[in-house]
Amino acid sequence: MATHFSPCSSSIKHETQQLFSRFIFISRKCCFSSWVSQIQPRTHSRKRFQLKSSNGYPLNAVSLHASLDGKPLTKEHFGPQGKEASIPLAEFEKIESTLSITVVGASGDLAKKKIFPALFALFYEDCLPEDFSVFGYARTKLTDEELRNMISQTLTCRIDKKENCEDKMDQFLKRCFYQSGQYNSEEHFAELDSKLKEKEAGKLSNRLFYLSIPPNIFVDVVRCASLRASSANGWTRVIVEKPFGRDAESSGDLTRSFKKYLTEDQIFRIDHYLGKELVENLSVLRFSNLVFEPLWSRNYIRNVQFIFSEDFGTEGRGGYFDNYGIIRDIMQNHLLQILALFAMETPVSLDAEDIRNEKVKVLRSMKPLLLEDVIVGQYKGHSKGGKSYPAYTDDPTVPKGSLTPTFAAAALFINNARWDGVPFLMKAGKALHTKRAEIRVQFRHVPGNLFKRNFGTDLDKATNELVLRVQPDEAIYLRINNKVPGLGMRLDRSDLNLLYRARYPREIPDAYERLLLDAIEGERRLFIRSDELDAAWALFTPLLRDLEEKKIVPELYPYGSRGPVGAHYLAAKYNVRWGDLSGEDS
Ligand SMILES: NC(=O)C1=CN([C@@H]2O[C@H](COP(=O)(O)OP(=O)(O)OC[C@H]3O[C@@H](n4cnc5c(N)ncnc54)[C@H](OP(=O)(O)O)[C@@H]3O)[C@@H](O)[C@H]2O)C=CC1
Ligand SMILES: O=C1O[C@H](COP(=O)(O)O)[C@@H](O)[C@H](O)[C@H]1O
Repeated sequence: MATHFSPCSSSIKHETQQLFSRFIFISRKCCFSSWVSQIQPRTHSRKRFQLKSSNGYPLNAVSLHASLDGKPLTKEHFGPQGKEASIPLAEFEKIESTLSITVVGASGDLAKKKIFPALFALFYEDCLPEDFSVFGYARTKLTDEELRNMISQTLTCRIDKKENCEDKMDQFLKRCFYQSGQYNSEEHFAELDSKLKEKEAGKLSNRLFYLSIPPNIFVDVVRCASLRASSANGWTRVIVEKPFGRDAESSGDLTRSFKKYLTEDQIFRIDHYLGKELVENLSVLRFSNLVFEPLWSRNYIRNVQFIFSEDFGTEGRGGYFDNYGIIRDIMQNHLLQILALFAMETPVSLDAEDIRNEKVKVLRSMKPLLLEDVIVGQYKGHSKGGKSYPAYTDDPTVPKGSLTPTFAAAALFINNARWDGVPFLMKAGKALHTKRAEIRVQFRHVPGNLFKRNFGTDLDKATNELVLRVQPDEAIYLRINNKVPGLGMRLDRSDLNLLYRARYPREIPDAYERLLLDAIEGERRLFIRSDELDAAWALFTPLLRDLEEKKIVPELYPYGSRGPVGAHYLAAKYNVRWGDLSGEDS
């Protein structure tokens, strides 16, 4: 059967046709199974392909049966390093397959805000297999039509600018179905199963379940849905939302319960910050630029800051939030994951296991987190410009007198040769003056700086800073010192600025798009492995226990402010100033 490539994006067509006109590469994880669930033209490339037979019939990557002479692929088919195989395209035979994606908790906030729009975006970009269906599952009683209306409302506000959108949306909605049911009812999940089977019509069927529900019902769902057995021939994978547990013990319990019903390779623990464009770029920036990698250590870096702030409170999510607080909501997962990526040693390769091995090493090298290196805060009501903003405890779902922190700052240290003594500061807060997430790297002073006197008494003003602005308005900029043009010798601080909207004036995919696609393709690099999770909880659990047992009272800060002043004292203890050292945008 003659075959040719048709990449998802036409802009890469020529390049890819040249590169891959004869072979496709298959990642190692596929080689011991007869079903190839993932075909990557190049490891970790964002380029995706559809294969077409000579009569133009599309073969989706997820629907190919790889065999040589009818036998499954084995180690021998893989290259000298056992990592990649080059298989002549002619060896692939087409089989028909389906993909179903079930969003459990389909009536919820995350499903509406992120998951359905991300699925639509993938469909719009032709990144989903030819034959797919989307199922919503929740207790709320809805018809298929009502689910479609709900989804279309969330989509219309995002897609006005796209071509053929209405058309694509109609096509997408026709593939969306709903099943209502309890989360602990085997019978209701059996009804869902029958609907899935009806759509699968006996083809090779791959199933993805997204648990977009509160964590206390995760186990019920994996038990009742019999996920291990739910797809006879294809794969079944489960994306699990955070928080995965409340502490080391509950997370361990959850992991053990999951293992009764799922194998580790079925579980995709999501941390959507790992799917953000700038976070993906962190490793590229560091490992593919000679100007950065040599500087990436205690020798040149004074401190690193991971900052998350939101300009809205927990309104509407108080019930969930009060049980978790900002440390479990943001620090233990999003910020810690970024820190691990930032600080890890060079991985052996870009394979998921190699990267995650290095991240775990960082997490396990961290100094225990002490109460004295943490400050917590909670927002209080505030009036500004005739408008009044509520206190955290004004939310009727939050118990009066709650001590749950809505803000926290912490100083962390990594006990290894590269980072010994370097403060890694984290700051996360709700109801602050701005919405922003960024990584800031402050470098050491230039020894014997010839221009010292031009900076006055404050040498910090001469510090180079590298900033990765994760959101909003993605950017990477390096603050340098330069001479102001003219006859005198006046110095200035300027930014070498890679502003994404200027350099890449196209839409940046949402993190959930990237992660959903990765889960469909079986790419695990951006998902959390169970030992990573254990190490993250081991770091934060003693601190969380201390805060709760000692009933530490959070410092109050006004809604819309810059947060508690205690955060500045904490930073000052390690000779650090938050944010921009010139004070322009801290
Ligand atoms: N919302 C967000 O921005 C983010 C959420 N997450 C995580 O994603 C998951 C889903 O979040 P979100 O959509 O906000 O959650 P919701 O509170 O909106 O819950 C999702 C659905 O679960 C069902 N549900 C809610 N509470 C219960 C309960 N106590 N018992 C049984 N069913 C319940 C409801 O559906 P029904 O009543 O119809 O059954 C609800 O529509 C959570 O684990 C959350 O931590 C992670 C990152 C961001
Ligand atoms: O996981 C969470 O993240 C959101 C912030 O996500 P973002 O992509 O909008 O930055 C946060 O609001 C929520 O509390 C938390 O659970």
